[in-house]
Amino acid sequence: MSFSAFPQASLSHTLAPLGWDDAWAAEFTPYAEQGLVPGRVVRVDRGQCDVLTADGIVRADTAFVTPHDPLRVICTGDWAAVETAGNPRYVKAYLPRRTAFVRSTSSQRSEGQILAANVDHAIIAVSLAVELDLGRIERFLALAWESGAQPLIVLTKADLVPDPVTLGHLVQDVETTAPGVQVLTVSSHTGEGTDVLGAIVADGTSVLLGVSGAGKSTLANALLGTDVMEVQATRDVDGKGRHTTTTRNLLVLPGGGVLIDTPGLRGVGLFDAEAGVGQVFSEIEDYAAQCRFHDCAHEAEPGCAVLAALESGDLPERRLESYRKLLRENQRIVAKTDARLRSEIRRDWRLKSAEGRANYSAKRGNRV
Ligand SMILES: Nc1nc2c(ncn2[C@@H]2O[C@H](COP(=O)(O)OP(=O)(O)OP(=O)(O)O)[C@@H](O)[C@H]2O)c(=O)[nH]1
Ligand SMILES: [Zn+2]
Repeated sequence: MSFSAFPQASLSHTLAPLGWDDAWAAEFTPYAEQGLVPGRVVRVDRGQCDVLTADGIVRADTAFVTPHDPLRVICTGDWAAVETAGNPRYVKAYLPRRTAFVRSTSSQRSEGQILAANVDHAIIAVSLAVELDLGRIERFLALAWESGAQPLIVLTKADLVPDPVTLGHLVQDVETTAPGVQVLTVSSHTGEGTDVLGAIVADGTSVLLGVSGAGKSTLANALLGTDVMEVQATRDVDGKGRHTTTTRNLLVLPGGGVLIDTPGLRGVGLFDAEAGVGQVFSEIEDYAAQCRFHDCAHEAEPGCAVLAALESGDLPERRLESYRKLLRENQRIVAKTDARLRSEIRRDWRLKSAEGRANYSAKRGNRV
């Protein structure tokens, strides 16, 4: 199928519910000129991905968009340029990401793993059925801020906390842990708060984050309502029958907006998220700006505004400890990553110099 089958106007019309806008269209122009078709990546698995195009789901090979650097591997939420002629179909490129949600895979290997791209709202689901783990919320928040998306905390299963005073305290605890972040309480069972959340997610792309059991799937179903528009239900253009998949990743919501569902994340390791950590603890950074010494370590320095806030009780000790812990963790990851990058650069350099030598010999008519 050639690209000319999609006039620009109708293309925009069909892709708009997926988040397509004039800026994406402008960036796509060179690909359109090559006859490539735009679509949003719904899921990626084992060398292939599902791309939702104006003409439905296209299964395409990801060989061209799976580089060595794991952060540049195509992922859910990317806008792909698909070559639809030929078998297999290929994703030839994807558009530069506006935001990217990255975590480190494990503390041993310190590789970044990209979870979702082009996300506007990072919704952190936290269950009210278990004791609040503020440290974990801070960790999720750091990743969310670092991604470039706007974080939002959703306290789920509010029906399990019937006492409004208790609920108020819990919300307050979370609010002081999350400066600049909206905190919502919802119950998928009673429907409380889901309309407010629905209005937020109706605009742009949202990703649902949280540990297993936080209530993400239930919440996703509540947002989907009865009018389920699962991407799997989209017309099959391959003509090979609809492939069954166990996970759904990117959903178009009936009330507008796109929702990316992630599996329960047991551990979210930070990955080069210093700015994100700073945003989570913005009040500490504000105090630090008032310390007498600009390189104050807030340990025992005279004129330290952070220690003064600790002393006065304005800054909870838990908060400062958590801040330090996350910064330390981040520094460890960054140090390891730099070492890895450095060795990669060295390897590239060796390859290039070998190539250079080969070219030089070839020019001189020598055998390599
Ligand atoms: N009381 C109450 N229970 C809820 C609510 N939402 C979810 N649950 C229950 O919480 C449990 C976990 O919910 P899920 O939606 O599966 O949690 P999840 O975050 O998707 O978990 P993973 O799929 O493992 O990541 C289920 O037993 C739900 O029935 C709620 O609003 N109120
Ligand atoms: Zn200080």
